[in-house]
Amino acid sequence: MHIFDESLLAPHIAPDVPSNLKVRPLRIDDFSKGYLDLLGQLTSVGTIDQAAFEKQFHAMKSSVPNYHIVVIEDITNGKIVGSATLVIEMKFIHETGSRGRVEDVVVDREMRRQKLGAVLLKTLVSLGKSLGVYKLSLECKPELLPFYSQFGFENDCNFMTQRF
Ligand SMILES: CC(=O)SCCNC(=O)CCNC(=O)[C@H](O)C(C)(C)COP(=O)(O)OP(=O)(O)OC[C@H]1O[C@@H](n2cnc3c(N)ncnc32)[C@H](O)[C@@H]1OP(=O)(O)O
Repeated sequence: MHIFDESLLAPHIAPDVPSNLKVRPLRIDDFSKGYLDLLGQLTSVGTIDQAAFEKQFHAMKSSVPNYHIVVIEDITNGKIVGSATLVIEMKFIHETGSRGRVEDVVVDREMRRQKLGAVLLKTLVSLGKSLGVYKLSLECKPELLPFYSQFGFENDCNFMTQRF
């Protein structure tokens, strides 16, 4: 079971993917393929058992806005080695438009600098455009501005947070 329709993603997958890798939506069995370990390379994940993962998966799958979680699986060992999420946020502004937010971009540290991050970003930007968002945005550390600027993002506003 995929978190969103695989056929929606297919036309947007960047063409330069090595043959040992598969780009696809997150699947419910990715719990056992190291998906949470990969997210742990991005930030704190905490302790999530399979039941909690599956409950959240179903909630995200059935919710609007939609969670377009795209992963890269290394099919030689069944490990998830990359992931990025496009969240679609519905608005009244911009004539009931939708805004896309790119979240949780991470590539396994053993696989970095092999253009997998680029595959994820190109794929999400193309998918976002096709879904008709009026804007795509993301939040990142200053050192990643050069990375994201390659895919059309510009540094155009301040970012404020409040943590709990
Ligand atoms: C919105 C968010 O989620 S922000 C959080 C971003 N994620 C993280 O910080 C988690 C830890 N980091 C990572 O997972 C990875 O380093 C990523 C996702 C940032 C980049 O993934 P990679 O697969 O290594 O990037 P990729 O190989 O596609 O890089 C393409 C080009 O981007 C640039 N680039 C990649 N990483 C960086 C970086 N850390 N700083 C500056 N430029 C970079 C380089 O020009 C690179 O080409 P080169 O290797 O030929 O010089």
